[in-house]
Amino acid sequence: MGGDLVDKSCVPCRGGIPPLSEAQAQVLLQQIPEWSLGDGGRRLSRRFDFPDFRRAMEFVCRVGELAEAEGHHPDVHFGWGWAEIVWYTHKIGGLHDNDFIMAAKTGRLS
Ligand SMILES: C[C@H](O)[C@H](O)[C@H]1CNC2=NC(N)=NC(=O)C2=N1
Repeated sequence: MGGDLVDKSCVPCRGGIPPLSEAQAQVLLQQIPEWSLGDGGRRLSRRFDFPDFRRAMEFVCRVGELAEAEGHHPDVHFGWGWAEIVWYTHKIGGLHDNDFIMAAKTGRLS
């Protein structure tokens, strides 16, 4: 996938294709090095820190609005001063280019 991830948009993924291999995911990860692969290359996650609960909550709301706009949705965990965003594509049980696009866009919202 060439070009900047943040300039791309999600393409509809209706399943029926294999997820990215861990090796393919490692290559894409070089474009968003703040993120980590988990679950054998099937999840993309990052923890964000904030000075208080409200700032974390407002970040989560911005991520939620981005998700609705792009039609691709993360798992979100958050508490006082922190939020963890986890991207994967449910329909294929692993990672798709969409998850890397969304991770790059998420990073610009913090
Ligand atoms: C039709 C629409 O693309 C799907 O229902 C979407 C919605 N958001 C989604 N988000 C994520 N993370 N994975 C999916 O498979 C998914 N499916």
